[in-house]
Amino acid sequence: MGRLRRSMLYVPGNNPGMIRDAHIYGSDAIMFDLEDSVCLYEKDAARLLVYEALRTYDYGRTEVVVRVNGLNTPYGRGDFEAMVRAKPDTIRLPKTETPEDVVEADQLITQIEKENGIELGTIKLIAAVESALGVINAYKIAMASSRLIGIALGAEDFVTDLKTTRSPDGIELLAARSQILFAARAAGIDALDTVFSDVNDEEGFIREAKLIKQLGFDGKSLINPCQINILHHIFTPTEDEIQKSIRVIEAAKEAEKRGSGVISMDGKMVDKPIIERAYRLLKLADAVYTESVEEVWQ
Ligand SMILES: CC(C)(COP(=O)(O)OP(=O)(O)OC[C@H]1O[C@@H](n2cnc3c(N)ncnc32)[C@H](O)[C@@H]1OP(=O)(O)O)[C@@H](O)C(=O)NCCC(=O)NCCSC(=O)C[C@@](O)(CC(=O)O)C(=O)O
Ligand SMILES: [Mg+2]
Repeated sequence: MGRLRRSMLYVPGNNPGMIRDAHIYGSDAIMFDLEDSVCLYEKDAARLLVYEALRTYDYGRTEVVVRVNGLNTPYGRGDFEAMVRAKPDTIRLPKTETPEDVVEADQLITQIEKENGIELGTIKLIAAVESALGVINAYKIAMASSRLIGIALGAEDFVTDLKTTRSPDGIELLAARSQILFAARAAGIDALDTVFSDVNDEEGFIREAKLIKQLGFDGKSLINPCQINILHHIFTPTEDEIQKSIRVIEAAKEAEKRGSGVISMDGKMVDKPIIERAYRLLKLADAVYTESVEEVWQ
């Protein structure tokens, strides 16, 4: 199983206190932001702060992502020049609308890696889709670079582009979330959901996190540490789910021994996709509990 990306905590790039301790909250990834959480007159300071932080601090197992300004802004190129040299794990490209946006970023990263003796392909990419055009192009975007490890939704910008607002049940996002999921699964990369902006609305956050888990997302961008454990709980397989998956796999192994293609458990037919889901759940549980699930059901 690749990296867990259940939680990706946005950290404003111009806030030294938040930058230093960001990984202690236990999110799977931290995302230093040089874009929309940083005002225009602090863009240079944020770039320098994040550059120095990446070269100073050890963020351990936490994936380090930097959201740069787009290459169509006065800050984009400078962000890439600094951040590729600072070597985060991943760069997040905001407001991606076309596959050409991704190719341009990929080529610039390759050029800077070459100039600095960094192994080609070191820096990975996440493409954030935040407009109608971006959603329409989602699959082409997801396929546009081998550096891509994920495609994400940016709902605040997206609903503005749609001329609507965000609602508690997220009906306005369903088509975009589905498109992004289809693109991610077809391209074999992660599907990452957008932020939930009301830090004090725990119920609303839980509702949205359960919805995106049911849709099939791999994880969600967060804006506050208080959201991390709630999200992890929702994205962690329950004991019942683990035990049921173990029984499915045992039934499959039994049927294989009998040379039978038909597997039944509790009187219900168990077919290939169900077995695949059982293995995937155990791998997720394994990654989360960092125990060897193999020992549990062998
Ligand atoms: C919302 C608030 C101001 C509340 O502050 P408060 O101070 O009231 O929070 P408290 O809970 O009191 O903090 C308790 C302790 O946690 C520390 N702490 C808080 N937040 C922390 C954090 N994020 N990272 C590390 N540490 C943190 C804090 O320093 C304190 O530490 P300490 O003092 O030591 O106890 C704060 O969270 C915050 O700024 N969030 C980030 C907002 C942000 O980045 N927005 C841009 C990205 S979205 C976007 O652009 C839209 C998008 O693009 C998205 C997409 O693409 O998906 C689209 O289009 O949709
Ligand atoms: Mg945005």
